[in-house]
This record gives sequence, structure tokens and C-alpha cells, in this order.
Amino acid sequence: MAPIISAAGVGKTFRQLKRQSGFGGAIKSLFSRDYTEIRAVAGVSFAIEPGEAVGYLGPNGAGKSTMIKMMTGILTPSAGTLSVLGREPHAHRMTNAAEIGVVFGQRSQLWWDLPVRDSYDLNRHIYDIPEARFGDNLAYLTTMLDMASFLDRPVRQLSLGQRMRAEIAMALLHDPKILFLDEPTIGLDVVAKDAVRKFLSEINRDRGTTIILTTHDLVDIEEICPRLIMVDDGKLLFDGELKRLRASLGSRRRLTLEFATDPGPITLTTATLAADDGAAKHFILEDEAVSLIDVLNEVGRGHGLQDVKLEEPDIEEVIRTFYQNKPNLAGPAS
Ligand SMILES: Nc1ncnc2c1ncn2[C@@H]1O[C@H](COP(=O)(O)OP(=O)(O)OP(=O)(O)O)[C@@H](O)[C@H]1O
Repeated sequence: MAPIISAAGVGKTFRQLKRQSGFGGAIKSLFSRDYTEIRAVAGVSFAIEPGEAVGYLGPNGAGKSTMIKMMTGILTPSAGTLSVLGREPHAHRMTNAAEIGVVFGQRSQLWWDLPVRDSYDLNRHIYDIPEARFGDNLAYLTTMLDMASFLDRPVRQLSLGQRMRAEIAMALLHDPKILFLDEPTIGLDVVAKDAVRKFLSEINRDRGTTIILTTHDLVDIEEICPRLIMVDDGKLLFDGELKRLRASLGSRRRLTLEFATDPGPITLTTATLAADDGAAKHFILEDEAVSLIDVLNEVGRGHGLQDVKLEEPDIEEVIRTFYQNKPNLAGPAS
């Protein structure tokens, strides 16, 4: 299958006029041709297949929003080749817009003073959505995003969680093949985040909508995106499954053994003691090949073992380790 999005050596450099201080400086700046170059995206390559859900992750200023803006046609790349649905997005912005949906968490596409429903109606005209399809989609989205109670209320009266659901529905009314989301859960409470994540996973799975999202909330990635693209300083550092990232960093699972009473010091070859709380002993499993059975066999009977808890490393820890070790891991993504 041909990729739905492909980027080959894509770069974006912003040129900013150097400003000089003071009134005299401001006048000089008017005639100056002295620019600072800001390299927001530097030679990024990847290919995304139809139906994938991909998280685009990186620290502040890493170039995530700039990449999303290039894929949606808002910005023109200054280097490389970018293709979205077989077209250069910036050169075919209108055609591209008809086949993609965009949600920017920090910016609204809805009309502030109008009821939500009226913004949707305007979209129906803009995208020329056939009446029946529009009706079906609105009914589906209203149910799935639980919007019935606020469809007729002006956008300015909505809570952030309601507005975000309304934004996502707005971006999907014209059945886009790709949905781009820039920080879709920013500022939402736990319940609202959960609703948004569940819905995005569902349309990805049930309707095959390709999803590309940037986020700082790693749970978004964990729940929606099997694939992760990680960038820093404009460059791509990792492209692959979250599972592979975990494995490449060593899985470092945590194991807690709880005993009826403190059995005294326990040393194991299969696990490293991380903390000793008397009756509860916390270990780290450094070796991925070691199983829980191996550890239990080594602990053996007779210590009054009551409970065992095995935890996978959480995603925050995996990503933190990744960025701490990035000079060793950087290189061509596979
Ligand atoms: N229009 C612009 N003009 C000049 N520089 C810009 C412009 N837009 C972005 N930049 C710069 O490009 C770099 C990448 O910015 P971008 O917004 O893509 O990062 P980001 O990864 O989305 O960051 P954040 O997580 O903070 O939103 C930053 O150094 C930013 O200051």
C-alpha cells in the first residue's frame, strides 16, 4: 500500500529579521537585511500508512507544530519533499483541506458566539457535504462524543472538555481520511481526556481514519498511538513502536515481593534489590529474558511470601530515559 503521508528530508527554516534595541535601532531594522535563521525542522523522513495512529513527540520547540503545519499545507517546507494523500500539501491547500481534518488544541475552529450546530452547518456548506451524509455523521459524532446537551449552546459557554469534543466533531464532519491533532487533550481534566482518547482510538479502529497527533501527555500516546515518532531540535530521533522503544531501553520491570513478616536481607541473581521495606522488598528486573517464574523459583518457599506485584516501566520513565540517552540512540530510524 502506498503511504498516505511521506516525508523525505523535510526541513523548515524560519528567517527572522534581527531587531536592534532603542528607537534608532528600530529605524535601522527597517532597512536592515540582517536575518537570524531558526531551523525548526531539519531533514525529517518518515512514511505513514493509511489507518495508522502515530504520536509525534518531542520537548518544547522540537519542531512538532511546524511539521503538522507543513503536513496540513499551512507552511511550505524549505527543504525536502512532503507528500500527503499523494499531493504536496502547500501547493494544493484547498484540495488537501477537503480530505484532512485539523484540531489545534490551543485554537478554535468554531464560531465563538454561535451555537455549535451553526458552526457545523457552515462547515457543511464550506465542504459541500451532502445533506444525508452530514446528518448521519452529525448523529454519529453527537452520540459518540456525548454532545447532545450542548449542541445548541454558544461555543463561548462551553467548558474546555465540551469545546474540545465539539472541535473534534467539527474536524470530522466531512469524513477526512487523515485527522491531525495538535495537543488535543491540553488543559482537560482526567475524565475529559479519557473521553477524547477513547473516541480517537475508536474512529481510528472503526473508520480507519489515519491519526497524527502531537502531545506532551504521554498517556495520549499510550492509549491512542501504537507508533511513535520522536524529535528533538528539529531532527528525528526515533520512529517505531512504543514496544520497541521500551525494549531498546531495557525493559526494567519493577517487582515487589510481600512477605508475612520481614524475612531479612534477600539477594537474588535474577533481580536487583532497589528498596527494602522489611516485609516488602522492591526489585528491578534488569534482564528482559528473566520471567516472574525465574524469580519466584529463586526466592523459593519458606519465606512466607504472600503477594507479588510486577509492573512494566511507565511511559514517562521510558521517554525520560530515551531523551537522557539520546546521543547514544540517535541515528537512522528503522
Ligand atoms: N513563525 C515562526 N517564526 C520564527 N520561528 C518560529 C516560527 N514558528 C516556530 N518557530 C520556531 O521553530 C522552533 C520549533 O517550533 P515548534 O512550534 O514547531 O515547536 P514544538 O515542538 O511544536 O514546540 P511546543 O511543544 O512548545 O509547542 C522553535 O524554536 C520556534 O521558536
